Amino acid sequence: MSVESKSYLSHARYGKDKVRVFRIVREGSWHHVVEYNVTALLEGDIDVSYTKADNSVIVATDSIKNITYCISRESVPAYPVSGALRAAPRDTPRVQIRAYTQGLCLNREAALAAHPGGSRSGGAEAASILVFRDGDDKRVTSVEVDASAGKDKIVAKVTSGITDLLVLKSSGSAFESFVRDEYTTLAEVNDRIFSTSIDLTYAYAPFAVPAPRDEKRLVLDVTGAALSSVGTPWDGDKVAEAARKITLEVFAEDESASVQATLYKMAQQIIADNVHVESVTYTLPNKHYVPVDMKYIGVDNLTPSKAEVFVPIAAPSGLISATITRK
Ligand SMILES: O=c1[nH]c(=O)c2[nH]c(=O)[nH]c2[nH]1
Repeated sequence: MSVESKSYLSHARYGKDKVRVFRIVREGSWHHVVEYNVTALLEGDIDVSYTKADNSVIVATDSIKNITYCISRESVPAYPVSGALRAAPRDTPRVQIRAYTQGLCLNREAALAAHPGGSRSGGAEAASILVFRDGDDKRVTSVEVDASAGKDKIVAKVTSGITDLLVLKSSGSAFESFVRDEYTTLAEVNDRIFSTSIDLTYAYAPFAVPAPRDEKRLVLDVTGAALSSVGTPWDGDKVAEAARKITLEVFAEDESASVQATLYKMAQQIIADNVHVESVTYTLPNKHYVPVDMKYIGVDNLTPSKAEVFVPIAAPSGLISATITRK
């Protein structure tokens, strides 16, 4: 018996996976944004591409990706399902699109409602539209206790901070006047998307820890709050709240000239407002969003004010870091 007679193609499906799309719809100063991660798979009369090496029935996965961008530009941003349904009647009988938002993208009103004490952008007409992903950021604290000089001279060094605070703003960010040489291909922009996953640490001035009553039980809880109860002059919870609030407010409100410049302003404010903080370190990946060239459907998506569909670039990303220390 021949090889062919022993088996048959019982099911086939192909397409593009992990098509990441960022979409923005501007209504004046109001920006609706959403980020999708799309799987777009086709089924239908495609058997011969497998069984007879006949490519005439194949819509290239590259084209499927381009169609996905088009659908995202046409559909209501908040409802990826409507995009999937719109795609269905295209050329192939069955299309499966799984789209989900990459994290929880909130518009500014929703963000403020969820975090009333969080960011404030100065009213409905403010230029900055801040989005942050709810609930993913974590507070971190590291404690170094040095008891080598004896139990009466115990010194603690405490560093606290925030990691994974994912933020994005869709206006109020430019990047211009940087070095141009033979290696420069990046265009200057006076309006861009600025997104980063904030990693912040701040160090307190070292302080003396009261000698423990029971020497075997010198336990410092790794939350800043508990530390304040072992005789420190500061309240770790209050500083943590202030640091987060300053970070979000400066990020939202700064007319950013660069990630570097915004970082510096955030750090300066934390030091100015928190007397026990000695130094502040931010590490900010610059998560790039590149406008899709949509000339293939006659749409100008490259002029900054008209760009609605962007590809979020996972890697490489910029990585901007600095420590700002009290004088
Ligand atoms: O804010 C920025 N800082 C940079 O150093 C940089 N480099 C780059 O390519 N884009 C940006 N953006």
